[in-house]
Amino acid sequence: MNARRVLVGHGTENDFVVLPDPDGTGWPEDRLDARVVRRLCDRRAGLGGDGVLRVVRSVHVPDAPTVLGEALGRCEWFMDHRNADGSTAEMCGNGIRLFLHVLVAEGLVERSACAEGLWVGTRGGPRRVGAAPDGGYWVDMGPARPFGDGTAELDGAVFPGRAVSMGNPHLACLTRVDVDTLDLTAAPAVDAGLFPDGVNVEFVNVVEPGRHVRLRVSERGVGETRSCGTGACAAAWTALEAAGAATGTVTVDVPGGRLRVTVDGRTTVLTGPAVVVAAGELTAEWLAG
Ligand SMILES: N[C@@H](CCC[C@H](N)C(=O)O)C(=O)O
Repeated sequence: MNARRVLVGHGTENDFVVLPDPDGTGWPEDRLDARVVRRLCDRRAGLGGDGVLRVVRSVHVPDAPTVLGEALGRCEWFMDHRNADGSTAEMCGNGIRLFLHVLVAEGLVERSACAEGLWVGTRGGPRRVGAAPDGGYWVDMGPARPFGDGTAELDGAVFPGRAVSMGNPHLACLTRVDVDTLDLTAAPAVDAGLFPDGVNVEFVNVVEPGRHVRLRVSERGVGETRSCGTGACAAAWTALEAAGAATGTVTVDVPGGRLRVTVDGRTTVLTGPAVVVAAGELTAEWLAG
């Protein structure tokens, strides 16, 4: 295989290997298999990341018609996301902001054309993502969908939480235990009946009821990460509910920075930064490995 263009970047330090593949010829699905994803995300033998984002036009993604339906026509681009273990996820809130930033940085989309937002296809359906005036990006994530109550067990301690779908599954556990004291080296134990496809677990301290939280997260398919955009949305919704509010804007502090989540009667909007750290080539030598 010839050398291939690659970027690395992050959103609040949730970091990704990004593969520009506009015409779907560089990384067809059979080439970007779970083994290759794991190698790319390996922090010693690869580039390192919490996941991979393939930047591809929707027409080149075999399952895009199924996951996008009638929205296929308005989603020129598709965020083909993989977790570091090679699994796919329906949605990635930090990744989709980085995705748009890469489209702009690679000259595939004009930043000035992004103020109103453009539709991007994901396995969780279409999402509108746009450039914010402060240089960051916003994404309309759709409504939070609660689907029950669960618990996360960590080192013998049980944390009750709310099961919330943001396209992908979350268990948001509000707790008075200082999240900085938790050991998230191993994934928390959860109820497999409630989460048959696994779950991302957020441990959340309320700083100011309904307005400000801080969290740490253990992600499905990755382990502890320094941020999770969908997790921030699930945590914000749960914090608002606990405060007796159905709407509001919540500041969400994560180990890798700060996100803002606005919940209204219709949807959830996530705002935060996206950074391209480096761009270059995967060598033919590494690709042959
Ligand atoms: N870090 C992401 C979520 C990535 C997917 C997640 N690990 C899953 O399997 O659902 C985000 O910023 O939302």
